[in-house]
Parts: sequence; C-alpha cells; structure tokens
Amino acid sequence: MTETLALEIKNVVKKRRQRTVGPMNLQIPQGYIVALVGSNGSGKSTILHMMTQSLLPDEGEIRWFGEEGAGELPLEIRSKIAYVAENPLTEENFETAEQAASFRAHWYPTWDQERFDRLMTKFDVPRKERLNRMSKGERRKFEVAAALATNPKLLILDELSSGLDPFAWKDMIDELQKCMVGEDVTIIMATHIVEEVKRLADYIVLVHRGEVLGMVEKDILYGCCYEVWVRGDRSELRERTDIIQHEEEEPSVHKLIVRDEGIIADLQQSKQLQVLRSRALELEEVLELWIQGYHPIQGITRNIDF
Ligand SMILES: Nc1ncnc2c1ncn2[C@@H]1O[C@H](COP(=O)(O)OP(=O)(O)OP(=O)(O)O)[C@@H](O)[C@H]1O
Repeated sequence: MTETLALEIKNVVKKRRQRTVGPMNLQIPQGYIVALVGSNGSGKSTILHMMTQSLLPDEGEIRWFGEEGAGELPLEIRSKIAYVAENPLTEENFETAEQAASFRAHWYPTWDQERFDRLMTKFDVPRKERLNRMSKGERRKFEVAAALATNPKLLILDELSSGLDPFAWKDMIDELQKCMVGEDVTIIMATHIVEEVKRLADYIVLVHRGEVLGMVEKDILYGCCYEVWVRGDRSELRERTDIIQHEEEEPSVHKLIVRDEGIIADLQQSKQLQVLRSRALELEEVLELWIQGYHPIQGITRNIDF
C-alpha cells in the first residue's frame, strides 16, 4: 500500500486478563472507512482503545499520521482524533449537552459550533438535559454530534448503532457518508452490524480471538465465494483442488463452496456432473469462512476429505 497512512500499528500486544490481543500489524490508509469485525471478546475495543491511547500497548508501537507515537500523544495529533467509545465518559455525566460541548470546543481548535448545532437539531437531542439523564440513544447521538463537530481527521467509533433506533441509525450513516465527501477523513469503526459494514466500509479488518486475521477491501469479498449444488458421483470431485467445502446433502447431491464463478462454469462443462443451482455467498458467510481458515485472497488452507 503506497497511500498516506492515517495509522500504523507495528507488532502491538496488549495482555488482558482473559486474552492477549496481538501481536498485530495494521496499516490504515488515510481517507477510507475501515470496519473492525469479529466475535464478542475478540479484541476490537481493545484495539480501538490503543488507537486513542486510552490504553497503552504492552509491546510494539503505533504511529498516527506518520508521526512517532512514543509517549503521550502530542496535543496537535490528539486534536485531530475523535473517539466515540462503547461506554461514554462518566466525568461528563452531570453536565448538560451544551456544557459538555463548550468544554470540548475549548480543546479542539477545529470545533465547528454550527455543525454541532445542526446535528443536535437533526438528531433531536435535548441540549439542556444532563448527559446522565438522557436515554442511551440520545447520549449516543450527542457523542456522535460532538465527535463530528471537532472536524476530525481520524474518527474512531465503537459500536456506533448501540441504542439507536432505525431512523437515527440511518441519519448517522448519512452523516458519516457526507463527512467522507471531499475531505481527507479516516473512519475506523468496530461493529457487529453487517448492514453498517455493507453501507460504509471500504476495508474490513477481521479480528478473531485476539488476532488480526487481515485487512481486505470489502468489494473483493463480494463474489469471491459461491455455494453450488451439483449432482454426480463424488469421485468426479475428488481431483478438484478448487473446492473449499464439500457436503453430500443426499446420495449423489453435493453442496460445494467454490472460489469464484469460473469454477461454476467449469463444473457446468463436465459431462459427469449436473449443476443444480448456485448463489454468491453473503458477506457474513465469507467472513465466517475466513475465520475457519479460508482467506478470501490467499485462498484455500484446508484439505477436503472426499
Ligand atoms: N478492562 C478490561 N480489563 C481486563 N480485560 C478486559 C478489559 N476489557 C476487555 N477485556 C478482555 O479483553 C478481551 C477483548 O475484549 P474487547 O472488549 O476488546 O473485545 P471486543 O471484540 O470489543 O468484544 P465485544 O464485541 O463483545 O464488544 C476479552 O477477553 C475481555 O474479557
């Protein structure tokens, strides 16, 4: 990757009570939306905490915008980063939205009050209400409005949709898409919502049991694997090295997972096999295969027992 990097993670390790996260390496290019996906407890929030220095790595280093990241982040870099954590800061609990916003405006030279006001109105958040008296969704909307008002170069979001109703969720998606137009903003978001990944992400980082399995362009994952049902003798399939998974659903009817559409065409050419039907795998199914050991770019890593 030759683009300017918003963030670079080199050999980073964080030891947590239940699980060690890392060692991991990641290069996040500037100007894209990157989604961190993975099961509960896989390490997504830990990674985001380290990206914002709310947690320090035990080993390795992180660089922001190509700058050295050792020690405390300089204010100049910190003010380019906005972070919406999974759980909001308790320090601000007794402040109203207006008070918390004016405090943040003081720390962020790029604070845009007009943008904040516009978003608060759009999201319908009560300004004079104390933050700890807001509903979960209202608080979330305030946090996102305040993060966007800082005009960040790097926006880090942990579970954006947590507590949001479907209308507010759509508004958020629209705002994030708007904020990517014509600006050199990078967004890194941890999410469990496939629709969010589909709508927003340029790249997907898959995290599994504390390990970063890789980063792949989202569009590569569409049409990278197919499910195909064929009728014929299993001996006809034995020689094929391009089958990722095989299951004999009933005698002589096989459900296969194959790498690409070309293989389906190839199977259709076979005189001994009859292709019954096929479909492209959904994004979440491709991710599941990746967790099982099939890398969408590097390919097959397992042997199939016929
Ligand atoms: N404050 C903490 N102290 C010690 N261990 C923690 C702490 N927070 C998380 N962990 C552990 O670190 C590991 C990774 O947790 P993390 O919250 O990063 O996962 P996650 O992928 O964000 O999960 P989820 O999708 O459920 O939010 C888990 O084993 C968790 O128990």
